[in-house]
Amino acid sequence: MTAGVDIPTFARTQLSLLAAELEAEIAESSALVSLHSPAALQRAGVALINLTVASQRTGLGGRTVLELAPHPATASSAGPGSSSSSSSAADLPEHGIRVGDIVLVAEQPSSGGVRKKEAKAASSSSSSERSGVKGVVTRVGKGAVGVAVDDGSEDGGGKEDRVDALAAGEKKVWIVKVADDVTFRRMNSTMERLAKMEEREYSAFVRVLFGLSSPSPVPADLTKDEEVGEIEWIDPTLNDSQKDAIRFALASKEIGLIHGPPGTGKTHTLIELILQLLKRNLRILVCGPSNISVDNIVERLAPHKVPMVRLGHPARLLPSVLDHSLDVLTRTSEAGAIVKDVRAEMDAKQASIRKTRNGRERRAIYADLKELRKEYRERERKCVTDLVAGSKVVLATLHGAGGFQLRGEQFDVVIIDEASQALEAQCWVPLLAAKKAICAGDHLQLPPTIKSLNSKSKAATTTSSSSSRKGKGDAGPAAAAAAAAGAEGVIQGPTLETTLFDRLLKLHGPSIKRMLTTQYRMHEKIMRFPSDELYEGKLIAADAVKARLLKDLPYEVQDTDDTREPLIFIDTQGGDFLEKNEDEQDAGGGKKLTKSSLYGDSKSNEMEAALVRQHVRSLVDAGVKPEDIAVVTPYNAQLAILAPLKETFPGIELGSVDGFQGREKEAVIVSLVRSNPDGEVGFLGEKRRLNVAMTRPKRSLTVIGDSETVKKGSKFLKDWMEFLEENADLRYPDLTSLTQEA
Ligand SMILES: Nc1ncnc2c1ncn2[C@@H]1O[C@H](COP(=O)(O)OP(=O)(O)OP(=O)(O)O)[C@@H](O)[C@H]1O
Repeated sequence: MTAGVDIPTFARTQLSLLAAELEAEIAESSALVSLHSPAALQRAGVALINLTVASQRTGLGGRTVLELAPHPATASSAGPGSSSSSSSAADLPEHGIRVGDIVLVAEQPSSGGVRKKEAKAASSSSSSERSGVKGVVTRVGKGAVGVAVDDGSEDGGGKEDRVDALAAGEKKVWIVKVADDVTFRRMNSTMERLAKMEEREYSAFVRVLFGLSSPSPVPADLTKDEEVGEIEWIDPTLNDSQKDAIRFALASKEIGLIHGPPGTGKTHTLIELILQLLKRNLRILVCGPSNISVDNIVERLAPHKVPMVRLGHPARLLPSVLDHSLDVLTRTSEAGAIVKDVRAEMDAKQASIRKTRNGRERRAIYADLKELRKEYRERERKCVTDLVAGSKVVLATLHGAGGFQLRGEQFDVVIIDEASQALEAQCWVPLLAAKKAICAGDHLQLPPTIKSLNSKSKAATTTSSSSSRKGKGDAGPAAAAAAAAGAEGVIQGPTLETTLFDRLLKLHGPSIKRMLTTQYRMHEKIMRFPSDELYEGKLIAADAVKARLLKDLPYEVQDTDDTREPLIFIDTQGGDFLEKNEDEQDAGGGKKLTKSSLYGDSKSNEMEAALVRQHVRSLVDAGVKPEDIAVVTPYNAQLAILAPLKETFPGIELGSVDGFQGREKEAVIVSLVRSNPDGEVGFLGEKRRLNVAMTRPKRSLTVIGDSETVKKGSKFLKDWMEFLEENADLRYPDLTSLTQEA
């Protein structure tokens, strides 16, 4: 098909795009930190202030864990009752720090605000710019948080001195969330390796992935193929498209894509594929872009008693998969016992530091500790290498595959789940260890978040530098540019938004993919439009789901106009429900710290919000449980207006479209927000975003929007509006009842 790609050029382009991306990320978080006082940052949920290092110990993986508790000087002024009632340590204030967050622990800046330099340091990667230490939050208690300090192997070292400096003399410290730059470092070193590779080093696999050779042909009818034809299925209930995809994945020699539209059982298929590969005695590395995507697979493999190891920081794994984590296996294995002895000795030494005030003695203890840490690391490394070398299935996040644990390891097959949501450079971290790859994903749903833009797409858009997509944020100019760029919303030319999945499809054409076609989520009527418009009309609703309605839920739900209809369109056309531009300035002229202030301007629509409330109430009155209802909208400002719904109906979920990717609910209400005389639709124009929005529900989809405005946005939007007018239960809002609701 398309001509091959020059690998060094590709890698160098990626390196410059990644550098711009990291810069954008750092600029965003340092702007946040420098604009606001530590107290404001705490209120915004990104920092925790007035702490002190209460103790330190050796945690999982030999990492130093700092226990941070309220600083005594501030704890006593927490208010009446809190200090006098008990002699135990004070409670932490309300805060937004969670287990798994990556944070900087540093001396707290003076109250006036964070100086530029400190802001940069807080958000920067390089150790030379930082005074504190970076780590992962391992525990969040009422009166203390635990932070496991990075082992220092990835930054310049000197970490122990910095920890000791923080712990000395009851300093006032704070923790603040920072950008995860490990991912960038791993992507960079991977791209540097690719750039330096000489042509004779290219494996057949690498050649195919860059189009320097064609993929080995796969026989058309694999059911008759000698090698893969006769498969003993471990799960006999797999549907034909799933079986076909697995046969294809087994038969392909270099690369196979499994295209899984919403609800088609992509993970279900990957589990069977992994089991089949194991039967063939192959060694497999399984990766995904997020910890949760990987844990999901570990959880579903576990009942099959698969011998596997999951790499990754234990604080960031689901508790249910910890037994398979490398850290826990290291402790429980035989070799782990010796490691444990050293650890006990380290803890004893650490405790003794606090008891002595004599400088010389303390220095001697530090020296001993240093030696012990070294020994610990050496022993642990050996233990880890043995464990990994002995594992047939290794699982890690994409960037986790770049850790020391996998250095020099080779795998017969690398499987990447959610490949269409990962940056290509990220995929190459595990791919350099592969002979063959199977990637699963759906390039017709949203690609990964990009904060930077290349110059080409910048020209096509506005000046704001908000992120293109971030679960919690609005989609910004990158997505708008992508939408403007046409064909499936992918920007032409080199951009981080072009995923490996997209690029391979374009390079080798549809013969390298198999699509799963039976979906197990949506009512047939909800599925129709996305299937016809995006999936070549090939989706089939499984019998079990195709006619399910809210009134048939397994608990008592009344049969009403709202519960017997799978598809409802509340059309607000007529110009009475105009959108509002969110103004972030507060009365005093200062900048209000709201989430959306981080992500550029946003839109809201009061009257649409009132319609949402009315519809939710009607569903709940009919008996639908709030936890079975979700409201999704592309705009943060709209989410903010809707937030009180959570108090009225605890359990209901409100989310951005982007943040809801991968999720499903019995009933979903989509508020489109845009209503203006000019037909401006912003990033509603991105059909992958609309696809995500309309494919979340199982039994009921209610769309609320102004068809007149929305129709002008794109052909896809026009087709959708017309489809809804013809096929949905079409309603026009009753203004009188609505004004009461509002
Ligand atoms: N062959 C099958 N027979 C019956 N149910 C199935 C089959 N395959 C998948 N499912 C069901 O479909 C649902 C979605 O499957 P799964 O969780 O594997 O998909 P996913 O990869 O997480 O999501 P998606 O398909 O949306 O990407 C699950 O409830 C699963 O049990």
